[in-house]
Amino acid sequence: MTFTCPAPAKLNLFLHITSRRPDGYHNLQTIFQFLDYGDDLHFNLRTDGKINCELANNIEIPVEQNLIYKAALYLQHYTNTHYGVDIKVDKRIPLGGGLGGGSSNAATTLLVLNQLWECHLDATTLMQLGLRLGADIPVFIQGQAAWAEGVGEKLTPVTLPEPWFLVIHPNCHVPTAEIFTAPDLTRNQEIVTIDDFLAGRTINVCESVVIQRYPEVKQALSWLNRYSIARLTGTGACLFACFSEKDQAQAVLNIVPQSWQAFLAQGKNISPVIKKLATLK
Ligand SMILES: C[C@@](CO)(OP(=O)(O)O)[C@H](O)COP(=O)(O)OP(=O)(O)OC[C@H]1O[C@@H](n2ccc(N)nc2=O)[C@H](O)[C@@H]1O
Ligand SMILES: Nc1ncnc2c1ncn2[C@@H]1O[C@H](COP(=O)(O)OP(=O)(O)O)[C@@H](O)[C@H]1O
Repeated sequence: MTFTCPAPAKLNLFLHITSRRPDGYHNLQTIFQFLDYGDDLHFNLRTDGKINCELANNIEIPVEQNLIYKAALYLQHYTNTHYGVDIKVDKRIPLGGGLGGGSSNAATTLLVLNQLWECHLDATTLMQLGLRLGADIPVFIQGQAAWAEGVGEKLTPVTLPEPWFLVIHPNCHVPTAEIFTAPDLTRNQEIVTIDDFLAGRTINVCESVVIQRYPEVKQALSWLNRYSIARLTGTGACLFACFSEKDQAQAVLNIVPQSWQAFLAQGKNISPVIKKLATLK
């Protein structure tokens, strides 16, 4: 029997960097909110221990680099299970877009296999395992919009408005590591509070570095800024603008230049994975 589970995209509603750690990683402050837009993962249990992962839509990621495969293998070794799995993925989230697609895929894989393989690991343990594979994975496992600190693993759930977002993907790929190692990146921002966010005193600190290096992002940002305040998510390349009414967002979507991909999605405080997992119990 096939079990299908979503893997939603996320936005970083702001992103500040407060320091650099000795291991090269950066301490951040950010807010994660999910989108009702994402990938679908189809799971079929195997009893012979094999793990297979197939990405649809002509997307090629070498299997040993695929975060879905890495997450499944990691859980298999951690729990010593004899089970295996076939996973097929309908990919919609653009790769390297700052929408956390790879991290979300890994989180969904850990959550679903924890149940399918009867591992009985609690959420905290899954979040710790996930963090070893990527800084963005814990929030997708927790499944609640969150104020995040540390490298993104110190999470405080928040309840936010759930507006409509127009997301634009300028046709370029921004590697996260490139931006975090950029000499011109500001790494010593003051610590802020949620009041600063609510008062509009927060930014995405990576934005200036990304637009200097990627003219396509700069062009899309200035285009989108004509209609609403536009911002980069994560280290890009995707940009988003917020609208309280779906119709307003749709009107702007209708005129997005054809050279860019774009979609409309609603912000969500609870990941759709939580609801779906409850049906597996
Ligand atoms: C910047 C953020 C914001 O949500 O999102 P994306 O733009 O990737 O979506 C994340 O912190 C990214 O998380 P994730 O994509 O899981 O990062 P990882 O795979 O752990 O790390 C990729 C690379 O980014 C750098 N890195 C990442 C996170 C962090 N707090 N400090 C860093 O310096 C490291 O150089 C690392 O080699
Ligand atoms: N299942 C996966 N889905 C997407 N990207 C993946 C996956 N597994 C590994 N990756 C790698 O992770 C990188 C970052 O992808 P993604 O998480 O979608 O973007 P971002 O970190 O910018 O939000 C991709 O460029 C890709 O090489």
